Amino acid sequence: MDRIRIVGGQKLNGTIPISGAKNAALPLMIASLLTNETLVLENVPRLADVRMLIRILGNHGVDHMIDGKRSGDTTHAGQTIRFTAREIVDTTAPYELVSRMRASFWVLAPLVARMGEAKVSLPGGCAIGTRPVDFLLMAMEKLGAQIDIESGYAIARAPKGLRGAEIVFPKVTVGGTHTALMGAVLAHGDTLIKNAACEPEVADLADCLIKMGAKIKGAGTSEIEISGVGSLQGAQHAVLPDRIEAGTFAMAAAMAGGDVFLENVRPELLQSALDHIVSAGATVTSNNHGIRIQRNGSGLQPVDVTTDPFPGFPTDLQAQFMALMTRAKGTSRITETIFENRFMHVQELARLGAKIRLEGDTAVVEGVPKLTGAPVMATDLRASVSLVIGALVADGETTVHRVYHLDRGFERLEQKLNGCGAILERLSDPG
Ligand SMILES: CC(=O)N[C@H]1[C@@H](OP(=O)(O)OP(=O)(O)OC[C@H]2O[C@@H](n3ccc(=O)[nH]c3=O)[C@H](O)[C@@H]2O)O[C@H](CO)[C@@H](O)[C@@H]1O
Ligand SMILES: C=C(OP(=O)(O)O)C(=O)O
Repeated sequence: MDRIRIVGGQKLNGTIPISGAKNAALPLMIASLLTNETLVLENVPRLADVRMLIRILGNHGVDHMIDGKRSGDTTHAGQTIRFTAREIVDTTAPYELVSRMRASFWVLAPLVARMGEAKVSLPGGCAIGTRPVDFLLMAMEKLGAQIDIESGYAIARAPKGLRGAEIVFPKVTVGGTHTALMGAVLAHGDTLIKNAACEPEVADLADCLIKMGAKIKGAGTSEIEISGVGSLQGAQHAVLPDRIEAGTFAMAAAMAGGDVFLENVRPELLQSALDHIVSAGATVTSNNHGIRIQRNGSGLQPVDVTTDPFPGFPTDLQAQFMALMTRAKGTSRITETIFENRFMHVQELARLGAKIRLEGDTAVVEGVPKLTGAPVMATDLRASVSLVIGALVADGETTVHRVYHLDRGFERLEQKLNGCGAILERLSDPG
């Protein structure tokens, strides 16, 4: 198992290219199940989750071809991958594959929409709460599927096809909205999704589905209208830039100090996070190519934050912002409203000397004048990178263990930070 050794104390100066978004690439790849023609996706990030989903889709019969890939390929640009689901050979998504990744459960909707049946293991993913799938199953039931849960699998059947319906989500759910969209595009008749997730990754999926021939209005708002069509065709689509990766590096730059340009970022996709970074004392400017984060000399100010669905402050940046606040000159309150157990990083940040106490869904962070390097454990994807942010300013050396969590969602993290003057080194544990 790999670990990362980080020597703290270096400022960050340079340019970091932002990759395609994991959370957009995954549903887009799954959308390839909806057509027997080829879906070409550009700017796909090189991540463990992408490789795992390629295996899951392969099991259903989706062929893939990575453009221009040769042995010894060193290009770091996003990959172009062609997915072709000419024939679905298996409608079961087994436990061994699905249990490792949350998004893999979303194959349920396109499989039922196209094949009239699916059997999908209940999902895994980051351990940040109970993460039920009741809203996703409710959406499929509204679209006319019969759902049974047997031996850890959700079994959905709609032998005569799905039919349009009104789906009202009791709580904003990204995965529920992806599921409803992918079911409704091939359903008979019209669907209205109310209280839909407005996340940019939902709008990106809808944009791609529209290129494939789907009829969708309102994606990116809380009401989405879909008119089902008989079939979808192939299309070409570029995955949108990763706003969470961008926000993470922006917080790393604000923490370490220096001057970093984040290339290929759409600032409007992370405005709330950028506003909080500015309140904390960094300067943020943007142009057509990306955003620049600068902090020189001045200390960090404490800033309260509450996570919310888009356009609010994303839960996927909560841990990173907490790391930043550990060095603020004062006390900040960080409230998590999306997941009930997304504070696993608190005890690990404490190993670096952070002072944080939990009061229900709020972490009270008392800024300290210095952090000190220590061995720490990565517990989930974003928690892991919050430890890296802490380590960037900690005195001495920090070793982050279990970095496979990081590899699920951050492409070339060490290289990108080292390119700006940080000192990170990946080490392989023996055995
Ligand atoms: C691969 C991917 O894109 N993952 C993202 C997605 O996760 P994911 O799609 O799993 O998150 P949801 O938006 O569905 O979850 C939001 C909340 O709704 C609850 N819920 C959800 C579904 C359900 O059937 N029942 C239920 O109670 C969840 O437990 C959570 O409390 O959106 C989250 C919220 O922005 C992000 O943190 C994840 O990074
Ligand atoms: C929680 C996340 O991923 P997943 O939903 O795949 O567990 C994340 O991307 O931060």
